[in-house]
Amino acid sequence: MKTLQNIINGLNITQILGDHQHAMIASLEFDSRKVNVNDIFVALKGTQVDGHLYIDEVIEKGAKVIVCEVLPSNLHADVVYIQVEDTTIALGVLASNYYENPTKDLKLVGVTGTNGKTTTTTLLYQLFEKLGYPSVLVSTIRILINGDVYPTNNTTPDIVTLNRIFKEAVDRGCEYAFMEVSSHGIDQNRIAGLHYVVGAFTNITHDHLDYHKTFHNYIQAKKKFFDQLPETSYAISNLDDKNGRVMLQNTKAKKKFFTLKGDAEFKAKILESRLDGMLLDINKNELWTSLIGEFNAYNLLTVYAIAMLLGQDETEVLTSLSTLSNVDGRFQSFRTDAGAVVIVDYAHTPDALLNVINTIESIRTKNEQLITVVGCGGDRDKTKRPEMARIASSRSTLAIFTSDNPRSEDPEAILSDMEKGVEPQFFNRTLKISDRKEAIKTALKMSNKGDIILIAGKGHETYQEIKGERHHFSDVEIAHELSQQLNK
Ligand SMILES: CC(=O)N[C@H]1[C@@H](OP(=O)(O)OP(=O)(O)OC[C@H]2O[C@@H](n3ccc(=O)[nH]c3=O)[C@H](O)[C@@H]2O)O[C@H](CO)[C@@H](O)[C@@H]1O[C@H](C)C(=O)N[C@@H](C)C(=O)N[C@H](CCC(=O)O)C(=O)O
Ligand SMILES: Nc1ncnc2c1ncn2[C@@H]1O[C@H](COP(=O)(O)OP(=O)(O)OP(=O)(O)O)[C@@H](O)[C@H]1O
Ligand SMILES: N[C@H](CCC[C@H](N)C(=O)O)C(=O)O
Ligand SMILES: [Mg+2]
Repeated sequence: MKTLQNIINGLNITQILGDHQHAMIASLEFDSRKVNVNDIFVALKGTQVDGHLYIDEVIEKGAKVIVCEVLPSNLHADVVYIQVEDTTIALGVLASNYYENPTKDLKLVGVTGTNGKTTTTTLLYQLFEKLGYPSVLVSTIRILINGDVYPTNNTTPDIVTLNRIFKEAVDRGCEYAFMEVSSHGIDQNRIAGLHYVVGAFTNITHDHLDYHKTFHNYIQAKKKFFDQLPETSYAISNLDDKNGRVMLQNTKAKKKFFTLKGDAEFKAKILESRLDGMLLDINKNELWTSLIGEFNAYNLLTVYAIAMLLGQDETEVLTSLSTLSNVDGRFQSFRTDAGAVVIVDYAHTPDALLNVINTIESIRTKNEQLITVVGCGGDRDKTKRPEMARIASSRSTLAIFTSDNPRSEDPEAILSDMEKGVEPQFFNRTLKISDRKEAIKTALKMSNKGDIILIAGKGHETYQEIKGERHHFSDVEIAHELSQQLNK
């Protein structure tokens, strides 16, 4: 049990009712379904429902403290009510206090941007572990605390989970923390109250307009992360992105930039590009990496720059960087038994798809086919669909449109949204096979030795969500399994 007084320290309170001096708290919750006796419940106005609707229910379950924006009309004498202006911000303060401000004891780096967050944070984590620092990673794929895996269901988890993870990391001796900061996370204040030493921006392109409505709002959501960084921290941004400067416009943090095309403190050039890796020049040092594609040159440059800002030794960083391997489901490739190359990539935005296809173009010869298997997620930004289909059909020898995670949507409806983007001269280059396994099978059957099969959109995911239900599904597993079957 913890004292309420400690937990509400620093909270911006509008009004407090009840005996708050003596209250003791068992646990901090914002979901009524998890509340138990003596808990503190924070009512959040969500995207689906308003948590204030559950106040009676949690009091019935024994909650002793309610934090809310609007006081309920029926007040209970033995309950403490704390009214605040914004419960999402309040939750940040409460969570930090509850877990004893763990991010003050960590060097926390946050990476935001449309693409490259998972890759950059995972490479940072791998680098710092190699350099001998126990670290923590919070990413779309997994949470890792010094090698131990914890499951996750959001790219940026809620602020209570984040503080709990960081507290455990501190207790286990971690020094560095690397986390993805999604635009949803920023917008919903899931990062409120965290202490960052570095904030990094990868890029911003088309995604999530279902949520943010306009590209302008999407930019502003990302920018809010940099606006909130303290003076003592660094804000580092991509100079080659149209909005790279805008991101840092109002930050109090020390500004830094990286570039592949212009001039900045951190610069890189691709000297050589092959199917098995790239030779890079980073700030006048040569670096061989097994990662490929221009976008990975950006990711590695970002990692190098952050390591320099964090005071690491340049030679050690470069040596370790060159030993890092790719992240699961990001340009993950293997050769089939029939001699074609399968590339599984998490490209689920038009820009990512274009980048991956450009990378493949730069290494494939003219007489090899590129067969792209791609779908678009349901209950997500619909305007991505025709764009991704247009890119896949105009840039591949054959594009097979299939299902990604249809979620609650009709798979056929998603496919017809995609088809609207195909330009008439490319109609004969497309096929529509809604069953993803069948689509992959067809791609494998139609391929010859040396051809490239790109399976885009799901990367590391090990499920497919259809009509709200998740079934086990892995592009990598299925492609391996089918490749063996077809070659028998
Ligand atoms: C649309 C969205 O972003 N939803 C996130 C949000 O939940 P919400 O606001 O929708 O919650 P809600 O259902 O309206 O409920 C409101 C409040 O009432 C509470 N409640 C609700 C029901 C009940 O019976 N009792 C109760 O107390 C809820 O616990 C909540 O506090 O806050 C939750 C806790 O932080 C998130 O887990 C949840 O993410 C959902 C699962 C999700 O799918 N989010 C996606 C869109 C997302 O956030 N993606 C980004 C990555 C995007 C990218 O860059 O690629 C991410 O960071 O994961
Ligand atoms: N720096 C980059 N710039 C553009 N595209 C990239 C970059 N890094 C990776 N990609 C492409 O975007 C895909 C997603 O990469 P990654 O998972 O690192 O991004 P993310 O920002 O974490 O995505 P999410 O928002 O889903 O968490 C990759 O599979 C690759 O195709
Ligand atoms: N973080 C992204 C992941 C998309 C992955 C793709 N496979 C899909 O299901 O749309 C999102 O939630 O929009
Ligand atoms: Mg990610």
